[in-house]
Amino acid sequence: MNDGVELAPAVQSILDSADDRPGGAERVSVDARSLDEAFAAADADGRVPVIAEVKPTSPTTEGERTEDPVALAEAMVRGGAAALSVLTEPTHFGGSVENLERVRAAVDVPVLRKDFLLRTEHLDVAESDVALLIARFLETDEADSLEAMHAAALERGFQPLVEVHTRAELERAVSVDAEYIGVNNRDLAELVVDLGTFEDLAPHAPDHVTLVAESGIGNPEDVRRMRDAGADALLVGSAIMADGDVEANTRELVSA
Ligand SMILES: O=C(O)c1ccccc1NCC(=O)[C@H](O)[C@H](O)COP(=O)(O)O
Repeated sequence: MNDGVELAPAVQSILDSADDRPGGAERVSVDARSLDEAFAAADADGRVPVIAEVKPTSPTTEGERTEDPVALAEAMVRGGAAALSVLTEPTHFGGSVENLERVRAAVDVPVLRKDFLLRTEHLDVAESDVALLIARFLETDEADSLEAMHAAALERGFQPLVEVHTRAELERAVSVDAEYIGVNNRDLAELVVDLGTFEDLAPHAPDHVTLVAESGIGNPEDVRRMRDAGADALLVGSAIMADGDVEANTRELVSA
């Protein structure tokens, strides 16, 4: 959604390179692993449903984790992650489509493609179980509408996760009948994280929506705070990819 607020330079740069990247040559057709079943299985055995993110670096991270993404992903699953998110954005996050394909082939949990998808042909670059659609970026001149992207994702078999940060974006996500909505605690205009964002928006989401709290979740206390505010699941990157053992980092949050 284009609200006229100037984006952080790093985010504008991410969008400019996303705009330049080509789409897929052919339309994909995905046989998706169920996110609902993965979250229910986690809940049933006492794990907090966590989507653990393979995020080698980012504009707000110092340094880069250079281990094999498959080894990192397998460690996250051993640590109890219900699902995974894999960055495919190459320039600012050190991701790749190859990483996504290799990780999805190696694990049996649902995998989210984490990227900045602007047009329907960008959906055709890779298969994944879940596709992230960022509401804020889907109402600009360069991008297709959220409605078109959501419909195109469903037609291809993806489970679309619509990311919102404001009440207006949440209403837009609800208006396209999004079943999965992620509330990003990171403001992409200023790159500031505030867990209060999820707490403010969650009460306005319809009950049938699966709500994912995204970004800035750093420790078990944050996990409990987001769960108390109504998060069905959490998306966590930096805290799991931080120094140390990715399996242990995941287990600590999943067990909160
Ligand atoms: O993470 C960043 O630095 C970032 C910068 C600019 C645009 C997007 C960015 N992150 C995307 C994400 O949504 C996060 O990777 C994801 O929610 C996990 O967040 P965290 O647990 O805080 O790493």
